Amino acid sequence: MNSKVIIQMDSKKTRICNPKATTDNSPDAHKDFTFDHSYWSFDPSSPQFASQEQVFNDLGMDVVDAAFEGYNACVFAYGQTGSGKTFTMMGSKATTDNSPDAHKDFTFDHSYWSFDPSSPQFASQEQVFNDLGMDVVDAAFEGYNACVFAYGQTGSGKTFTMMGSKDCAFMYCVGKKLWGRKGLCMFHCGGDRLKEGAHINKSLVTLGSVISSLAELSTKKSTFIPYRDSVLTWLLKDSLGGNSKTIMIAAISPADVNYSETLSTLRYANRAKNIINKPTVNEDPNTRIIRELHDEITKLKAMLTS
Ligand SMILES: Nc1ncnc2c1ncn2[C@@H]1O[C@H](COP(=O)(O)OP(=O)(O)OP(=O)(O)O)[C@@H](O)[C@H]1O
Repeated sequence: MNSKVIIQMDSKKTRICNPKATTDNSPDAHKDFTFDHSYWSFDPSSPQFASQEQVFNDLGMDVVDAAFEGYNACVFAYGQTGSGKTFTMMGSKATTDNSPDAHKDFTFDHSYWSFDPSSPQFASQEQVFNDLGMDVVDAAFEGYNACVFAYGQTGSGKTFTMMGSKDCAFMYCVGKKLWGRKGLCMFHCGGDRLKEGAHINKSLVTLGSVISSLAELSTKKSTFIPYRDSVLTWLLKDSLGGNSKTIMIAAISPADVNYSETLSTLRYANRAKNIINKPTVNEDPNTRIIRELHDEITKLKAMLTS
């Protein structure tokens, strides 16, 4: 579209230049916004270039840790269609074999190759059992708790599934932490696909109003937050303005043709900085009772000694 780049980033600062400004020095020539992070991903050869890995390390890791600690955690991406919300959340197919995201290496105790039985690398069931199962069986005979579990995607590719021995505390614990909570919630909104339903558009308008009203709370004592005006905001009530560690990613286009949408996204993100959430660890009710009884016993023992 022969468009020009109108976004500049410097450390945490994002600058948007007005393509219609008469001169570079006119008062409306540019606007600056400061965020926790400003990620430049326009040109991979630029020294400022932020990779998917950097974004994940800066933002994603904390969210996963928080979910493990028992907090509600949420990452949401906001921005006009095509601005990179899906790319930021999910990555994309590698463009070349040499691109930075073309492959990832992982090292495990064993890596078993089993699609092709004619390959010299082929691992039989017997080999897998000898490598892994024997130790587990021996350990069980020696009186240890022992467990084998498998974790992966179902055939449909939509959900994750696990198989394992019963009495497997570890599997239960990992499963419960990751999937037993509504805690870790990732979604993205916006775009043509979402425009298919009028009610979804309404959700996006309401999301904007909710962000504005929540931001007003920093200056006003109380204000009405229209969570109930859409299903999206109702479901995300806790994540947006309550008990959740929430990260908002504002995805923007660097092109001059998108100036007004980009400016509006930056203004929303800037307003959202004023939203204060108060996340608390979600505690299992039984664990809480045990902790409270423990505290009481300690107090009573102290009273007895004194
Ligand atoms: N940081 C980036 N680096 C390289 N390519 C990107 C980047 N962000 C987005 N893209 C590319 O731009 C296109 C649009 O991005 P994406 O699909 O993520 O937008 P979106 O905001 O999710 O759009 P929609 O709201 O329509 O779903 C895709 O082809 C994507 O691969």
